[in-house]
Amino acid sequence: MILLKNLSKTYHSKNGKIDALQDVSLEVKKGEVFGVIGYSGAGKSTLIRCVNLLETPDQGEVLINDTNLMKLSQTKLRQERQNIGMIFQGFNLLKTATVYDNIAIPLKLSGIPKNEVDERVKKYLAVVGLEDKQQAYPEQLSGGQKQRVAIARALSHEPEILLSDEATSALDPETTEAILDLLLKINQEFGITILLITHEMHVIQKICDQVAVMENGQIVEQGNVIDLYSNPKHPTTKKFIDSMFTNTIPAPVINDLSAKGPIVKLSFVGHSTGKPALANVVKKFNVYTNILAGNIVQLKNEPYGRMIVHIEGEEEETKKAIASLKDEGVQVEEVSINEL
Ligand SMILES: Nc1ncnc2c1ncn2[C@@H]1O[C@H](COP(=O)(O)OP(=O)(O)OP(=O)(O)O)[C@@H](O)[C@H]1O
Repeated sequence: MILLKNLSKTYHSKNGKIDALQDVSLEVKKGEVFGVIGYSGAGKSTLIRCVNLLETPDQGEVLINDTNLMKLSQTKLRQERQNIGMIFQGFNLLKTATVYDNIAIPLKLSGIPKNEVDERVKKYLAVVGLEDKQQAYPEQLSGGQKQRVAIARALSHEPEILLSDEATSALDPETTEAILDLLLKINQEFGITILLITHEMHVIQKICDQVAVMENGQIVEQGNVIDLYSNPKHPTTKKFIDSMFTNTIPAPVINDLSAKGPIVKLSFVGHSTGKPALANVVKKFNVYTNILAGNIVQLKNEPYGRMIVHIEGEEEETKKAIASLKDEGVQVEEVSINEL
């Protein structure tokens, strides 16, 4: 439904040229939550702004439901944009208008009859839980409430697609959770496809089905979130995922243990895989296992866990234990002191 084909964009400034997008392609299917993650300057904003042509790519194609937006007249493009809502880090509310008018004015401007405007404002303020704030002004609202108004405004045009440009970056952790829950609810209840950009792995982890990792204007890796967690290939992807798992094992402990058997990193998807598999190898082989660090994070659909484990025993036995763990679907990687 969103298909970006070979997009390139170069900015020219006094200091030279910047290739903000270099041959970027991605596909977001109907009903998905797709996240694009990258560090500052990676090209995320440029990319998301190309989807509704707030930014015009130098090369490539932007297709929404098979319509090539770059071939449309201004009038047709304006109509197509009604189908693409957008929310921003800075909320972009009209300061001098009430919450009600912030939603009603754009609806009136797009030609919707007055009684339907009223219905939609009330309906979508209820969806975001702000029925009682109709007459408030933005400055009387918290950051989270402002973002809820912006979300209600985007939804009031009843779009198929919602673009989220770092929508939670200015919010505290608790409010971030609440807004992410709201985005998930919108995706599930209204079937709205969401494309978001973020620099926080937590956002990807919590609500996304698919993820693309951007660096220097390029997508360096993309895929299903669970697959990327289980088997990240690019160093930047690894860095983002590692940031969710802190391993602070003192070096002397590692040195001491390494002499008595391998230290391994176990990764597993699902609730039950990790600990039972470990218990089994202790039963089956002549080894002891010692969990040095462990963490399970909740991805959108499934938990994903990582443990750092010392396997103590004779070489033959520890090898068999590792093979058995692999047989049970646990990913096993031997780690050295430098990698912890
Ligand atoms: N209008 C512009 N003129 C010149 N350079 C620009 C312009 N917009 C973006 N850039 C440059 O293009 C590159 C990509 O910027 P972009 O904002 O897309 O990245 P980003 O990943 O969204 O980063 P951030 O999270 O910091 O916004 C950066 O080097 C940025 O400085």
